[in-house]
Amino acid sequence: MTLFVNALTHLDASYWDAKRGLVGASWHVDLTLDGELGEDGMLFDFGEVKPWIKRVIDQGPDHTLLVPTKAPGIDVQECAEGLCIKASLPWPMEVRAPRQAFTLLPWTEITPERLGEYISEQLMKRPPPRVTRIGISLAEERIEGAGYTYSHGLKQHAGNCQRIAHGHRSRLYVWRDGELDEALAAQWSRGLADIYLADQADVILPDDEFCRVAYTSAQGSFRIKLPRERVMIMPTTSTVENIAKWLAERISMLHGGDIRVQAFEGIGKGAIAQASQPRDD
Ligand SMILES: Nc1nc2c(c(=O)[nH]1)N=C([C@H](O)[C@H](O)COP(=O)(O)OP(=O)(O)OP(=O)(O)O)CN2
Repeated sequence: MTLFVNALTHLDASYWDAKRGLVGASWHVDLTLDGELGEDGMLFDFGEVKPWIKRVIDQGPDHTLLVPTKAPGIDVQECAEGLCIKASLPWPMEVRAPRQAFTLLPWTEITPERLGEYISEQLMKRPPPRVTRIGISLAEERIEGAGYTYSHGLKQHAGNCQRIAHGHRSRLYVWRDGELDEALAAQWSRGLADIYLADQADVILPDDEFCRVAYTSAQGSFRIKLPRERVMIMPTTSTVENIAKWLAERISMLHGGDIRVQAFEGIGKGAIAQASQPRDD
């Protein structure tokens, strides 16, 4: 017998990719369980499946930086903060953070297929009674229009969003003077592709070459160093409310008009903000 639960939860993380660099990701999590029915006619109570899987994912790869330790140019060392991850391809990055902020995977690249298998293996270490196989499948949300893939950390968040290099893959909608403007949304989401969003309050010594971000929060000390052009420095912390507001203000400033931005943070949630400037045309 096979039991399935589609869209059981979401996994939000960042991963290092030898071609794209630091990539923000969000995946739907689908589950299948194989095994024998019990006397109650059930393989495993749906009411218990969801919290169990969500707990394992939330305490595991969710909101971490997924590091393919066998990728070219990756170096992993212990350091005062916990772990220091250095990457060199396609561009240099250094992240120092408590161990729990990373998921180290002995692979040359991170793919949703392998990550799904990895989560299945973790779950099979303690399978529920009568369950003989656990299948986890990760899939990106289908985004027909514009989408952006950023990484960030929220210093003031009480939970795992405080980790300095986790990210999201998110929809972006822009309206100008009441009309959905897909070209404007596509233009701005291209600028936010595989970008790091930093709060200017956490940026230390910005120079032409590198941007360094550092803060201490409840889980420990966090630092990240990336090439300046891979970072957008925001005037505030990068909550999705502030991202929507910042985008609306910048878009109206540069293009004019009544701008409404709907920015998602991962799958299915986000914020809406508006800003207005006179049009030139
Ligand atoms: N109002 C806001 N709340 C939160 C924000 C935000 O920008 N505005 N951001 C975060 C974190 O950045 C975090 O990455 C979001 O985490 P997520 O796991 O998606 O949120 P949940 O834990 O609520 O969702 P589940 O997928 O159900 O675990 C947090 N809050």
